[in-house]
Order: sequence, then structure tokens, then C-alpha cells
Amino acid sequence: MEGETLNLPFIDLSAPDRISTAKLIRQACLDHGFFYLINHGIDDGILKRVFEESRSFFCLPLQEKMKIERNSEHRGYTPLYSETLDPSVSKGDLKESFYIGPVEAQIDRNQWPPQEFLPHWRSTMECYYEKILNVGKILLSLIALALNLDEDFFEKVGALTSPMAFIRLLHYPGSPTISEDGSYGASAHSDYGMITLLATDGVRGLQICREKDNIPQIWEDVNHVEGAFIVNVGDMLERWTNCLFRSTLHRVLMTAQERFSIAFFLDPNSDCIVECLKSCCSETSPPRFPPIRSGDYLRERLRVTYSEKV
Ligand SMILES: O=C(O)CCC(=O)C(=O)O
Ligand SMILES: [Fe+2]
Repeated sequence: MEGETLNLPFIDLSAPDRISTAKLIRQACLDHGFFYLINHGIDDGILKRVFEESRSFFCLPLQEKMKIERNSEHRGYTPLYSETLDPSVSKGDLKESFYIGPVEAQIDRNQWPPQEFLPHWRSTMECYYEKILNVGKILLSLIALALNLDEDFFEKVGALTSPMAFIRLLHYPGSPTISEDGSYGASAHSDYGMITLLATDGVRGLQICREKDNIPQIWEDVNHVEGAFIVNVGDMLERWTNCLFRSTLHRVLMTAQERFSIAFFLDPNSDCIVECLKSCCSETSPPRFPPIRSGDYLRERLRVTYSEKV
């Protein structure tokens, strides 16, 4: 399962020349659909605290965690094996997670662990949410430039009015016996939305497959880089760009060592229509996907992942 190591491009969010940065982003999204984001302005301290609070939460007894199990609003705890990212793999993924979503119209549909157990948990997560959402929005303005669009394109199409933006805390407990029965920390999948910003803890496991139709598939290791986010393009951005930007298949191996990561999925407002950009199609290259409403698309993808009935 050892993969080749991959040298992903680095994007420096503090670089003054936005046009050059946009060009580098464009190339990264064409080649890999993945890149490292550095100098993003989120300091080590807050990230460290989020990792610590995440660890404390997952250490709680299962019965406490199950009291705030993921609800119909897609917020809360998901236990081990509850998610099957790759439906061709029969067993669920060996990970547990916790989703924190946006506060919409001043209604907080999030579930929070009891304050008596974790007094600083909520404030830490809320602080991180604000910071990472801000970085995500800056990045999207550069992505718009990278597509030769106005930098406020995603605002203008309503994607950022009230984005479906979720923090997902992830815990892979690891397994002392690594079986070859097709179990993964996260089985092969692409992300569903616009962009994902991932913070990792240094334990290996994440891999990408750039050509999913090649047989055999080649999986390459994405190494942890201290202080950098791993950013990837999701399926809705791939649809917008008619596959110019790649939503790349990735997975997390099951390793002996326990692993934590923090994903942030930045997805369009649920009413936003995602349809092929004019600049990404032509007579010879027609749109590959019909327009979809972001909220409907995400709901359907999650339904399949969590094997829910309609
Ligand atoms: O934990 C990781 O490194 C990746 C997680 C992931 O791909 C996901 O949750 O979509
Ligand atoms: Fe993913």
C-alpha cells in the first residue's frame, strides 16, 4: 500500500501579486486538483487548540458521543464504520468524525458537547470556523481569477451568501492489525463541494489517485507539511469548470498509528445553481453535466454516503 511520494505545488496566500498567484492556482488545479496553502494567516496556536479539543472529544465514552449523533441537519458525531465513501468497499470506514456547520438566519443547528466536560470546546471551534471561512473566501476569489472571472464571481452567483461550510473533525483510531480486506480510514472518494482545506497531524495515510480510470490505479502519498493546509477541488467546482479543474480521487489508509485531521468543506449556498461556465465549454466541448442546485446535489451525495433512505 506504500504509495509514491508526490510533490504538490505550494500556493503562498501572502504573495502580493494576486494575478501570479491565480496562475499558479490554475496550474495546480489542472494538474493535481490538490495543493499546499502556506502563509494563510491562521496561527499555529488556534490549530493546536482545535486538535487538542478534538482529541478530548473523541476520548469521551461512546454513549456520550452518541447523544449528539449526526442529525438531519448534518451536524454532530458520526461513529466508526457509519460512513462508506466508496460503495464498492463493503465495510464502512474506520474513522469517527464530528461536523460543525454554519449558523443560518441566527439559528444555530449545531450540536455541542456538554460544557461541563469540555468548557472551551465551542468557543475554540467557533473561533476556528470564522478564521478558516475567511481564508476559504480569499482562496475562492483567487480561484475566480484563475478562471479568468471577476474575483467576486462566487459572491455574484450567490455561492457565498450563506455557504454550506462545514468543519469536520476526524479521528482514525488506527488498527494494530492492518488487514488486507479492503478496510480504509477513508475509502476512495472525491469531495462533493467547491474546495476543502485540510489540516493534518503528521501521521501518514492520505493518498491521491490522479488518473482514476487507469488500471492499475496509482496512489501517491500526500505528506504533511508543517503549517500548510492541503487544499483540494471538489466535485461542484469540477462541474462548474467542465472538468478543467480536477476533483481528484483520494483516500486515507488504515495505519497502525492513530491519526487526527481537520477538514473544512466550503460548499455553495444551497440555492446556488452550479452550471458549466461559458468559458469552459464550446461546440466541440459541450457541458458534461446538467445544471444542479447545490443543496439538492449535496443532500443526494450525503444520502448515498450514509446509506440513508429518502
Ligand atoms: O483525513 C484526511 O486526511 C482526509 C479526509 C477526507 O478526505 C474527507 O473527510 O473528505
Ligand atoms: Fe475527502
